[in-house]
Amino acid sequence: MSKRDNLYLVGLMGAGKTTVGRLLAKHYGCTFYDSDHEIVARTGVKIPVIFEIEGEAGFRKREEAVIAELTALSGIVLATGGGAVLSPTNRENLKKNGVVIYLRGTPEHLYERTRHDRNRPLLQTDNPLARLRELYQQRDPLYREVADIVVDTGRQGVGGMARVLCGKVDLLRSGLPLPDTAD
Ligand SMILES: Nc1ncnc2c1ncn2[C@@H]1O[C@H](COP(=O)(O)OP(=O)(O)OP(=O)(O)O)[C@@H](O)[C@H]1O
Ligand SMILES: O=C(O)C1=C[C@@H](O)[C@@H](O)[C@H](O)C1
Ligand SMILES: [Mg+2]
Repeated sequence: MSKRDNLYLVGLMGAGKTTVGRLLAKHYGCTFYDSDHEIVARTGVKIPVIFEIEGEAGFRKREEAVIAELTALSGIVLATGGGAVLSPTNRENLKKNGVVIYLRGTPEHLYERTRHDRNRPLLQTDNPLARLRELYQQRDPLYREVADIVVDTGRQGVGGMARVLCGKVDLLRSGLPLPDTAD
């Protein structure tokens, strides 16, 4: 299996990994996977319930197992959970087995996209924007560490984002250097 056969999306909550990932999979005729959805399908409960019963540590163990399995597949687009890069094992699996795309968003943009959703336990605090700023500080270096492509998601909607990414992926797959990794 070549790294170029798979596309993996990383980034904070609300960056668009799931939404844009589906569009990329459709465009390339690949199977789409989402590590969060896979965990929910296997446990039969929503993510906040897993956090409640097993804590974040329990969720991370499940996430690591699922990502190990999914990164062994070929010809897929994988949207990862926002915290997947916290695990060195996940970072290794992602870097080794696919083209990794970091969808970067500012905490302010991400806050706007996630504020009405109750399905992200880490944002159920009095000040979700402050939490997103903290997570951004911690994780931005980790997303960059694994990424082959970095794009800013603020300027365009999901369709435009997918089109920009297809252009970059095609260049990378053709062996040409990317003119600019932070769009
Ligand atoms: N580039 C974008 N422009 C405008 N809205 C966007 C963009 N990307 C995503 N959104 C919207 O933001 C919301 C969150 O997107 P999505 O669920 O795809 O994020 P995610 O990265 O998968 O988050 P999580 O890590 O929590 O799974 C959705 O309503 C989606 O339509
Ligand atoms: O950023 C995170 O740590 C998370 C993001 C979501 O995708 C889920 O994986 C879960 O809510 C944790
Ligand atoms: Mg998602």
